Amino acid sequence: MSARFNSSTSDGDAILDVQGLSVSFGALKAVDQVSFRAPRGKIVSLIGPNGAGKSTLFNLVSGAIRPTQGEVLLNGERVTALTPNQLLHKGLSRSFQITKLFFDLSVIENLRLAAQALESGGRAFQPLSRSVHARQRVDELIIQFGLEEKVYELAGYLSHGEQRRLEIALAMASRPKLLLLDEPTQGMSHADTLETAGLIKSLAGDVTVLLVEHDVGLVMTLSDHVVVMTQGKKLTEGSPQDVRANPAVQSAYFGERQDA
Ligand SMILES: Nc1ncnc2c1ncn2[C@@H]1O[C@H](COP(=O)(O)OP(=O)(O)OP(=O)(O)O)[C@@H](O)[C@H]1O
Repeated sequence: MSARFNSSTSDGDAILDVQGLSVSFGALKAVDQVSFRAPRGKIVSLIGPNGAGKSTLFNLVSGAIRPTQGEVLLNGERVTALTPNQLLHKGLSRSFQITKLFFDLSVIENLRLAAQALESGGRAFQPLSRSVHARQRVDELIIQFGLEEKVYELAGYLSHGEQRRLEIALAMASRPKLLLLDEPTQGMSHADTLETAGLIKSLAGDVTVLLVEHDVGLVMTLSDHVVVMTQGKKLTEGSPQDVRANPAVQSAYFGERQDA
């Protein structure tokens, strides 16, 4: 595991700087004055009980919804009002809790569309053979994500674990600097979860990963830094060890004291 850091003081190399984000749905403060930073190349996880506001915070960071208060800085640049597509061009990409694959297209066609999404105008829809950069990227992703045997298979026929991994590959197609993963191992077998965890670990370094994940064991193994939310607010943040040992986290998140 990489060196510890204190996100409240290490402002030197934070790729993502979330400052006092808030949003309400009617009377409900779904996200309430939440601040944290994600240092470059690290894996940062958001955890918290159901309804804590993790997905809403994700939606705020990724531009899917607008905050009523607060700012999001990406590489030091204010990006709070940008759309997901504008953020993609600035290096922020996300995968979704609910799959966004084209089930009737093959693996390579799904990858091609993702790799060409950043290309301007009609070029996004031209044959892959005419787009050298996209073709190279698709070839890289097939190898990196171990999809060599599945290239021409329809995405709808892949196993659940393979579909979830393909989703991460699609999110990586644009060579993002910040990758948001929303429950990437949801519904996976234990073996698929371990494989996906290894994959996520291997991505970090080149890319910073912000993860929402319910599997606390996985979070503690994978993360460099953990942000704990409850009832829309940040309860605490720190290294996995510090968070696990925090009595407030144990009672709010785990429900009862656990032996670390
Ligand atoms: N579009 C919406 N309209 C109204 N209320 C919403 C909306 N989205 C989320 N909420 C509410 O905001 C609160 C936070 O929801 P959110 O989905 O962000 O929590 P979460 O921590 O991701 O939960 P889970 O772990 O169950 O996915 C919940 O009370 C939820 O019901």
